[in-house]
Amino acid sequence: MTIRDLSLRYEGTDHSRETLALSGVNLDIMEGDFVCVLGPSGCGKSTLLNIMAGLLQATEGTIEMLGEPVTGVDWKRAVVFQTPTLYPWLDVYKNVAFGPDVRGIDKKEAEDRAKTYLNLVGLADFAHARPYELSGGMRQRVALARALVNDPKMLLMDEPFGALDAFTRNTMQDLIRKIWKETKKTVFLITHDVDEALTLGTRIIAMSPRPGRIIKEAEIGFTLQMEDSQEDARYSPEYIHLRKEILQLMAEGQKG
Ligand SMILES: Nc1ncnc2c1ncn2[C@@H]1O[C@H](COP(=O)(O)OP(=O)(O)OP(=O)(O)O)[C@@H](O)[C@H]1O
Repeated sequence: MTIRDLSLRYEGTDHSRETLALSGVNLDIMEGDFVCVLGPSGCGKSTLLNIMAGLLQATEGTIEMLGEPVTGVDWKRAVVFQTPTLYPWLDVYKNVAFGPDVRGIDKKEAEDRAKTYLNLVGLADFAHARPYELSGGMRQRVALARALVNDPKMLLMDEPFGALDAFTRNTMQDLIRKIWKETKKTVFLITHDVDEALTLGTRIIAMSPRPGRIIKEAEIGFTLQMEDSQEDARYSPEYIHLRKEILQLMAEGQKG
């Protein structure tokens, strides 16, 4: 994906002033990248993700994916939000199979795909449960399977683990790392947690306070080095140094 000179201005209404949410954003995302985005609250992270998803149109600038301009939503890009938006009247399996069904994909293939991804997220035994019977983490697993079942090129995730308790969050981080390694999807993930960004991404991006711009980009390899445990990477001097630098940038951003 290639993003050039992107700006977005929210028009004001009778009750609110217009807001310049993003200004002059440039970013190149390669296939297979795992980009983690950090930035102070209100700096435009979700706005950027929504433009990438095709849910919002930029005011200025261009955005292309695989050589084509992004003009609207597309199966090539799947979005996972902080709160999963599942269909409460459908069971887990039908929630996952919904996308391929709507797209008219052959019934057998749709079935196989739904089963594959339910397995991948560890929910094969819950195929016939309803969303209200699941924990928050399990619901987020369904949302992940539902995003992956359409075989998108890019997975856009807006604080996907933000609403989960620390233990579930760790399990979900392990899961997304495994999914990324197995499926080789491009991932763009927004988080407020520096350690989450450093232990998941291949690239970390920090944004300035509004209007959001990219003020720091770093290639990182911690996620590739670790197999089962995040602990070793966290003690490396490179990790400690980068963590400190990003936290300082964030603190300066919060002071405004
Ligand atoms: N629909 C909208 N209309 C007007 N202003 C908006 C709208 N959505 C967001 N904004 C404003 O644009 C700015 C960027 O918002 P955005 O949600 O993209 O930030 P964010 O970095 O994702 O924040 P957070 O980390 O708190 O989720 C904020 O000042 C916000 O108030």
